[in-house]
Amino acid sequence: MTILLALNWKMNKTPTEARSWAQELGEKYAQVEGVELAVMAPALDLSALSANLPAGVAFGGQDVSEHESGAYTGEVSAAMLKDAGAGYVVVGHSERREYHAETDAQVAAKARQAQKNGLIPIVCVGEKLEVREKSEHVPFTLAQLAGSLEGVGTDVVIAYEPVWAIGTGKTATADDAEELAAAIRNALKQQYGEKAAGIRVLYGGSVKPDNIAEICGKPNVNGALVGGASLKVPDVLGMQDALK
Ligand SMILES: O=C(CO)COP(=O)(O)O
Repeated sequence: MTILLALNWKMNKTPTEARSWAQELGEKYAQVEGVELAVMAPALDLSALSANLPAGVAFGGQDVSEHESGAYTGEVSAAMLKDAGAGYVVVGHSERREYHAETDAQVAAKARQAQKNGLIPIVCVGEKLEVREKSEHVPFTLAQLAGSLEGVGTDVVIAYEPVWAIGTGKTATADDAEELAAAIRNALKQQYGEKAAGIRVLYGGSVKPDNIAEICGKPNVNGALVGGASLKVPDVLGMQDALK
């Protein structure tokens, strides 16, 4: 299974900045065998990415409507993302769960809608600090996963992102990441049977060039969902190099 390095820009970069970033990547990029890059960008940046990213680098959205089309002002549909060339879309990021009160049921509906339109959803799960402090992080995360995968098919990526490690500089240890990745893999086996072995489970939370190799070296971790370190091309190339 190839490692997926999914770069979540969050609410950063205008279309002009996205174009410069993609062109800079194009000048310096060489594909690393076994590593796939995907840029998860604001919807307005996708056409700049489509026109300027080097061949072989995928891109996608950071959220998608659970509805097909119609009177949902401000929303972006899966068909729009697909038509713009997206291959992936992040659903259920903790920032959307927290600031937009997204529920597991909505996350699952978004993931189903993405799949229906030929996009691969990257379904995010993970606990807050108070849950970890009570040592309830495994059952909490697995319950969130079950709700977020209701009716969702196997063409999916899971991202375990402990909320306390996002943007804080506090990284879970590689063993923490593996503990949850293994538990998630087990849950996927129960839901999907043998096909679970082919589903990528990513870790996210303060991943950088100097810690990515150890984290992605764990048997059940198949890549990373990266925030801060995705904004500068040299950091992205540094992460890719670390995976060689
Ligand atoms: O939320 C994240 C990626 O989706 C992680 O963000 P950071 O890498 O900035 O901690």
